Amino acid sequence: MNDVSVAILCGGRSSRMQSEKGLVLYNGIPFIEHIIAAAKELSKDIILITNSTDYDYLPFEKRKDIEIDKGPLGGIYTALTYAKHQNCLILSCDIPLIKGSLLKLLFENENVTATVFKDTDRTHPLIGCYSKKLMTKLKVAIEKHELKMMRFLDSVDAEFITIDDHRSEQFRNINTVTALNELNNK
Ligand SMILES: Nc1nc2c(ncn2[C@@H]2O[C@H](COP(=O)(O)OP(=O)(O)OP(=O)(O)O)[C@@H](O)[C@H]2O)c(=O)[nH]1
Ligand SMILES: [Mg+2]
Repeated sequence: MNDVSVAILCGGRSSRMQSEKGLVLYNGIPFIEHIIAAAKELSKDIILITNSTDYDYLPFEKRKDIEIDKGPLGGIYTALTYAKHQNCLILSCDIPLIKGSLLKLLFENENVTATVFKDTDRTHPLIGCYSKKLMTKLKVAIEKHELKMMRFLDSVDAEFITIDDHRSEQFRNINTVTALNELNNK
């Protein structure tokens, strides 16, 4: 596996959670720290894409969105701009169950421009490896305000890796207080 960067997207509005999503607790530890633990298994180049000072306590590089209010697609553009390596693993900040061992599967085929996970229900564009080769297309999408990730992936030569139901529990995406309570009380 070649060296990769990892960027964790910590922007957006957290309107459904109503508090900074990356900092809510799972097992008493902020989501972001669970995700960093998984990221550390893959890379030393870890960047948080955030417009907030709430993550300042963490000893990792932080970058603000270059194009503001452009959603995750805009966050990926910023991530690829600052990533030290050609390929960058993009992770959302609301997937506290994710593990490094599963993420390594995204890097088995090194020459693709985008590789993202799927499970039997849906695709997970924010758990994927993206190449700097996509920067021009991302910039064009931002300029046209075409911000839907699925549409973007359809327009590039993306590869999809399907994960079985047992392991896809790691993709569990926590957007609301109800989902957070279910996660912590199980
Ligand atoms: N850097 C960056 N990340 C973003 C942006 N919008 C969303 N994200 C991240 O993308 C991931 C998925 O975000 P969503 O759950 O779809 O949206 P959200 O805006 O955080 O939350 P809602 O307001 O509840 O939809 C999370 O990791 C967010 O932090 C953005 O404009 N910039
Ligand atoms: Mg979400």
